[in-house]
Amino acid sequence: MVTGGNLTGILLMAFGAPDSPEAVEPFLRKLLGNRPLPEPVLAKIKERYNLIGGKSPLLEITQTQAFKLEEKLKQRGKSCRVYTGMCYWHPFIEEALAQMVEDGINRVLALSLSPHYSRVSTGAYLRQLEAALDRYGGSLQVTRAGDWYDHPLYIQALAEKVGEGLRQFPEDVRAEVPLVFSAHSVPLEHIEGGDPYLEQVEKTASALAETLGEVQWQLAFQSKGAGKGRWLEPEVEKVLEQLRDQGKKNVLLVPLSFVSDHVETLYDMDIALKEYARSLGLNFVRCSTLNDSPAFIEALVQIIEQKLDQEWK
Ligand SMILES: CC1=C(CCC(=O)O)c2cc3nc(cc4[nH]c(cc5[nH]c(cc1n2)c(C)c5CCC(=O)O)c(CCC(=O)O)c4C)C(CCC(=O)O)=C3C
Ligand SMILES: [Fe+2]
Repeated sequence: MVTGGNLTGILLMAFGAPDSPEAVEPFLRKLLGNRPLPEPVLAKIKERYNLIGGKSPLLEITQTQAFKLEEKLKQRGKSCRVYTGMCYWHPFIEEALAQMVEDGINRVLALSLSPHYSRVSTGAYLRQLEAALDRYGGSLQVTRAGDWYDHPLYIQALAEKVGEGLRQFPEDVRAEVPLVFSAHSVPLEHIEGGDPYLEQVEKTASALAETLGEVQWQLAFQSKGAGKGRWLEPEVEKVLEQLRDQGKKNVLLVPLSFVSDHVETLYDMDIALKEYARSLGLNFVRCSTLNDSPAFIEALVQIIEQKLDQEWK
């Protein structure tokens, strides 16, 4: 957006993921920092990527979101370029920032695509952004878009996906299908250390339930890591067992904390959790992820417009 000689760029920040089989190991090393990566752990993770085609679709999906967002902003008279920067794999946030400087951008609105703040996601993205700004961001004016885990249009976009998911069940059982809202687990020590992650996930869950109206739902956590210590509970597997014990036949899994498909939806949910649910005799359906759903892109447009209007009138 050009106003008074200013050129504004939007920086979409995401987790990052391997975009080829060769990238799996360096991606994991970047994520783990100085901690060791035992060979069996590496082999297990490589196998998951093999099962979903050797790489993650995260970058492509994020770039499609960026493209559609840019188009929609342009239609609204806000012509700003939208850039994509990742935390743990290319294109890194610091690389995106360097590109923005090269393109003559002088005002940056940085938005995390992880809806719920944790030190492993948004916190780490912002740290990478700060470090890059210190190195070569001299003249850049940077604003954070802030949290949007309870934005009505994001909740609306999720509710649409739940509707689509429910329509995959026969009409006469839909009203009784239990919903399991699933968020990525994180170590409890992060929560105890002050991450608002759980609180924000709970707020998204209750806002979604309120929008949906009469539904049975509960919150659970998936994709617990290999590290030691306790992680958020209950795990999705435990909730599936409880549903089986209650005599339920169906379950709809709703990914709450991911806005794109990647290994944790395509493997952890669609392969591992689906197989587990079926072994319990449950009919398992997963809601699709938001990806480039028009309702989600519209949510991003509004979050950005509100911030632009507030900051840079
Ligand atoms: C909160 C959160 C999000 C949500 C962000 C959002 O809301 O968007 C997220 C997203 C993602 N996590 C991803 C991948 C991985 N995360 C791992 C490990 C971990 N994640 C954690 C947390 C999160 N992770 C944590 C606390 C660990 C342990 C780290 C440690 O020990 O310090 C590991 C290591 C193996 C393992 O531990 O399973 C992998 C391979 C991918 C890429 C998928 C792809 O490639 O398609 C994505 C988008
Ligand atoms: Fe993760």
